[in-house]
Amino acid sequence: MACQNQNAANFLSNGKKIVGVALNYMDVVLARNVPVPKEPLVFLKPTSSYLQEGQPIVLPKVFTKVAYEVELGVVIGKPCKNVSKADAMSYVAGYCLALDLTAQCNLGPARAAGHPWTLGKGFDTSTPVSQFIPIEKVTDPHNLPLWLTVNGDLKQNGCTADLIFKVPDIISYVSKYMTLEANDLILTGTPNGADAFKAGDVIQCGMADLAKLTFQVEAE
Ligand SMILES: O=C([O-])CC(=O)C(=O)O
Ligand SMILES: [Mg+2]
Repeated sequence: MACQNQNAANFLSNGKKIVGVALNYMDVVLARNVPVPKEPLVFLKPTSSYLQEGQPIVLPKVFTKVAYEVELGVVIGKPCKNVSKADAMSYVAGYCLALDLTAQCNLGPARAAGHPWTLGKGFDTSTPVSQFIPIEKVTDPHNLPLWLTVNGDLKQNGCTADLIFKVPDIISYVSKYMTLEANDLILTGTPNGADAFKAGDVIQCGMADLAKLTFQVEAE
Protein backbone atom coordinates (compact mmCIF):
# COMPACT_ATOMS: atom_id res chain seq x y z
CA MET A 1 0.00 0.00 0.00
CA ALA A 2 1.33 3.42 -0.92
CA CYS A 3 2.40 5.75 1.84
CA GLN A 4 -0.32 8.12 2.99
CA ASN A 5 0.64 11.54 4.27
CA GLN A 6 -2.02 13.96 5.43
CA ASN A 7 0.32 16.93 5.10
CA ALA A 8 1.78 16.25 1.68
CA ALA A 9 -0.58 18.78 0.06
CA ASN A 10 1.41 21.36 2.03
CA PHE A 11 4.79 20.29 0.70
CA LEU A 12 5.59 23.91 -0.13
CA SER A 13 5.43 25.08 3.46
CA ASN A 14 6.51 21.84 5.15
CA GLY A 15 9.32 20.64 2.91
CA LYS A 16 12.88 20.61 4.17
CA LYS A 17 14.70 20.35 0.87
CA ILE A 18 14.49 20.13 -2.87
CA VAL A 19 16.72 17.48 -4.49
CA GLY A 20 17.45 17.97 -8.19
CA VAL A 21 18.71 15.40 -10.68
CA ALA A 22 20.57 16.69 -13.75
CA LEU A 23 21.11 15.14 -17.20
CA ASN A 24 18.46 12.47 -16.67
CA TYR A 25 17.12 12.22 -20.25
CA MET A 26 19.14 10.64 -23.06
CA ASP A 27 18.15 13.36 -25.55
CA VAL A 28 19.69 15.95 -23.19
CA VAL A 29 22.88 13.91 -22.82
CA LEU A 30 23.16 13.60 -26.61
CA ALA A 31 22.36 17.28 -27.26
CA ARG A 32 24.98 18.42 -24.74
CA ASN A 33 27.52 15.86 -25.91
CA VAL A 34 28.35 14.74 -22.35
CA PRO A 35 28.93 11.19 -21.07
CA VAL A 36 25.84 9.21 -20.01
CA PRO A 37 25.73 9.50 -16.19
CA LYS A 38 26.56 6.22 -14.43
CA GLU A 39 24.81 7.45 -11.27
CA PRO A 40 22.23 10.21 -10.75
CA LEU A 41 23.86 13.66 -10.79
CA VAL A 42 22.35 15.28 -7.70
CA PHE A 43 22.12 18.87 -6.47
CA LEU A 44 20.11 20.73 -3.80
CA LYS A 45 17.87 23.79 -4.02
CA PRO A 46 16.52 25.77 -1.05
CA THR A 47 12.78 25.75 -0.36
CA SER A 48 12.90 29.57 -0.54
CA SER A 49 13.01 29.07 -4.33
CA TYR A 50 9.39 27.81 -4.42
CA LEU A 51 6.84 29.74 -6.46
CA GLN A 52 3.12 29.11 -6.94
CA GLU A 53 0.87 29.95 -9.85
CA GLY A 54 -0.36 33.53 -9.62
CA GLN A 55 3.05 34.86 -8.63
CA PRO A 56 5.57 36.00 -11.28
CA ILE A 57 8.93 34.46 -12.01
CA VAL A 58 11.43 37.22 -11.14
CA LEU A 59 14.72 37.16 -13.02
CA PRO A 60 17.53 38.28 -10.68
CA LYS A 61 19.41 41.27 -12.03
CA VAL A 62 22.71 39.46 -11.43
CA PHE A 63 21.88 36.97 -14.21
CA THR A 64 22.02 37.40 -18.01
CA LYS A 65 20.71 33.97 -19.09
CA VAL A 66 18.06 31.96 -17.25
CA ALA A 67 16.54 28.82 -18.82
CA TYR A 68 13.24 26.99 -18.31
CA GLU A 69 13.29 23.25 -17.50
CA VAL A 70 9.97 21.39 -17.18
CA GLU A 71 10.13 18.39 -14.83
CA LEU A 72 8.19 15.75 -12.94
CA GLY A 73 8.41 16.46 -9.20
CA VAL A 74 8.16 13.63 -6.64
CA VAL A 75 6.91 14.45 -3.12
CA ILE A 76 8.23 12.22 -0.34
CA GLY A 77 5.72 10.96 2.25
CA LYS A 78 7.77 9.65 5.18
CA PRO A 79 11.40 9.51 6.32
CA CYS A 80 13.48 7.43 4.00
CA LYS A 81 17.06 6.21 4.57
CA ASN A 82 18.96 3.44 2.78
CA VAL A 83 15.89 2.11 1.00
CA SER A 84 16.09 -0.43 -1.79
CA LYS A 85 14.75 0.29 -5.26
CA ALA A 86 12.08 -2.33 -4.59
CA ASP A 87 10.83 -0.46 -1.51
CA ALA A 88 11.37 3.10 -2.72
CA MET A 89 7.90 3.76 -4.15
CA SER A 90 6.27 3.17 -0.76
CA TYR A 91 7.92 6.44 0.38
CA VAL A 92 6.23 8.52 -2.33
CA ALA A 93 3.20 10.55 -1.24
CA GLY A 94 2.54 12.07 -4.65
CA TYR A 95 3.81 14.27 -7.42
CA CYS A 96 3.76 17.77 -8.84
CA LEU A 97 4.60 19.52 -12.06
CA ALA A 98 7.69 21.70 -11.56
CA LEU A 99 10.07 24.02 -13.29
CA ASP A 100 13.76 23.82 -12.41
CA LEU A 101 14.71 27.32 -13.56
CA THR A 102 18.44 27.50 -14.11
CA ALA A 103 20.76 30.48 -14.58
CA GLN A 104 22.89 29.04 -17.37
CA CYS A 105 25.14 32.12 -17.22
CA ASN A 106 26.11 30.96 -13.72
CA LEU A 107 25.86 27.17 -14.19
CA GLY A 108 28.07 27.02 -17.28
CA PRO A 109 31.15 28.58 -15.65
CA ALA A 110 30.44 26.77 -12.35
CA ARG A 111 30.28 23.41 -14.11
CA ALA A 112 33.50 24.10 -16.05
CA ALA A 113 35.34 25.14 -12.88
CA GLY A 114 33.97 22.30 -10.73
CA HIS A 115 32.21 24.82 -8.47
CA PRO A 116 28.85 24.36 -6.73
CA TRP A 117 25.61 25.05 -8.63
CA THR A 118 23.90 26.66 -5.63
CA LEU A 119 23.33 30.18 -6.89
CA GLY A 120 22.45 29.30 -10.48
CA LYS A 121 19.88 26.76 -9.30
CA GLY A 122 18.67 28.17 -6.00
CA PHE A 123 17.68 31.79 -6.62
CA ASP A 124 14.28 33.09 -5.49
CA THR A 125 11.38 31.93 -7.76
CA SER A 126 13.59 29.27 -9.42
CA THR A 127 11.22 26.43 -8.50
CA PRO A 128 7.66 27.10 -9.72
CA VAL A 129 5.40 24.18 -8.77
CA SER A 130 1.84 22.96 -9.23
CA GLN A 131 -0.51 21.81 -6.53
CA PHE A 132 0.24 18.45 -4.93
CA ILE A 133 -0.98 15.48 -6.99
CA PRO A 134 -1.77 12.48 -4.74
CA ILE A 135 -0.13 9.21 -5.76
CA GLU A 136 -3.56 7.64 -6.35
CA LYS A 137 -4.11 9.95 -9.33
CA VAL A 138 -0.99 8.75 -11.16
CA THR A 139 -1.18 5.22 -12.51
CA ASP A 140 2.35 5.28 -13.95
CA PRO A 141 4.87 8.05 -13.12
CA HIS A 142 7.03 6.76 -15.97
CA ASN A 143 4.52 7.46 -18.70
CA LEU A 144 3.71 11.17 -18.23
CA PRO A 145 3.95 13.59 -21.15
CA LEU A 146 5.64 16.88 -20.20
CA TRP A 147 5.42 20.03 -22.34
CA LEU A 148 6.38 23.68 -22.09
CA THR A 149 5.62 26.73 -24.25
CA VAL A 150 7.02 30.27 -24.25
CA ASN A 151 4.57 32.86 -25.57
CA GLY A 152 2.61 30.00 -27.14
CA ASP A 153 5.56 28.40 -28.95
CA LEU A 154 6.27 24.77 -28.04
CA LYS A 155 9.80 24.50 -26.61
CA GLN A 156 9.85 21.22 -24.69
CA ASN A 157 7.86 18.08 -25.43
CA GLY A 158 9.03 14.98 -23.58
CA CYS A 159 7.82 12.00 -21.60
CA THR A 160 8.92 10.56 -18.28
CA ALA A 161 9.16 7.18 -20.04
CA ASP A 162 12.56 8.44 -21.20
CA LEU A 163 14.03 9.07 -17.74
CA ILE A 164 17.48 7.45 -17.46
CA PHE A 165 17.15 7.03 -13.68
CA LYS A 166 13.55 6.21 -12.72
CA VAL A 167 11.82 7.44 -9.58
CA PRO A 168 12.81 4.39 -7.41
CA ASP A 169 16.40 4.54 -8.70
CA ILE A 170 16.67 8.19 -7.58
CA ILE A 171 15.05 7.69 -4.17
CA SER A 172 17.17 4.63 -3.40
CA TYR A 173 20.36 6.36 -4.55
CA VAL A 174 19.84 9.64 -2.67
CA SER A 175 18.74 7.82 0.50
CA LYS A 176 22.17 6.16 0.73
CA TYR A 177 23.58 9.61 1.44
CA MET A 178 20.90 11.73 3.10
CA THR A 179 17.57 11.08 4.78
CA LEU A 180 14.68 12.06 2.59
CA GLU A 181 11.97 13.59 4.77
CA ALA A 182 8.21 13.99 4.46
CA ASN A 183 7.34 16.78 1.99
CA ASP A 184 10.79 16.90 0.41
CA LEU A 185 10.63 17.34 -3.36
CA ILE A 186 12.71 15.51 -5.96
CA LEU A 187 13.08 17.19 -9.35
CA THR A 188 13.65 14.30 -11.74
CA GLY A 189 15.36 16.21 -14.57
CA THR A 190 14.24 17.92 -17.75
CA PRO A 191 13.80 16.56 -21.29
CA ASN A 192 15.57 18.25 -24.19
CA GLY A 193 14.86 21.83 -25.25
CA ALA A 194 15.75 23.87 -22.13
CA ASP A 195 16.68 27.36 -23.24
CA ALA A 196 16.73 31.00 -22.18
CA PHE A 197 13.64 33.13 -21.57
CA LYS A 198 13.29 36.80 -20.69
CA ALA A 199 11.21 39.36 -18.83
CA GLY A 200 7.81 39.83 -20.45
CA ASP A 201 7.55 36.19 -21.57
CA VAL A 202 4.66 33.95 -20.57
CA ILE A 203 5.64 30.38 -19.75
CA GLN A 204 3.06 27.60 -19.80
CA CYS A 205 3.68 23.96 -19.00
CA GLY A 206 1.71 20.80 -18.46
CA MET A 207 1.94 17.18 -17.38
CA ALA A 208 -0.55 14.70 -18.89
CA ASP A 209 -4.05 15.75 -17.76
CA LEU A 210 -2.76 16.18 -14.21
CA ALA A 211 -1.45 19.77 -14.13
CA LYS A 212 -1.17 22.87 -16.28
CA LEU A 213 0.57 26.07 -15.16
CA THR A 214 1.00 29.63 -16.43
CA PHE A 215 3.69 32.03 -15.21
CA GLN A 216 4.45 35.63 -16.16
CA VAL A 217 8.12 36.60 -16.17
CA GLU A 218 9.40 39.86 -14.68
CA ALA A 219 12.80 41.50 -14.29
CA GLU A 220 13.99 42.25 -10.76
O1 LIG B 1 20.40 22.49 -15.55
C1 LIG B 1 21.08 21.53 -15.93
O2 LIG B 1 22.09 21.66 -16.61
C2 LIG B 1 20.72 20.14 -15.56
C3 LIG B 1 19.34 19.91 -15.07
O3 LIG B 1 18.85 20.46 -14.11
C4 LIG B 1 18.51 18.92 -15.80
O4 LIG B 1 19.02 18.23 -16.69
O5 LIG B 1 17.32 18.84 -15.48
MG1 LIG C 1 16.70 20.32 -14.05
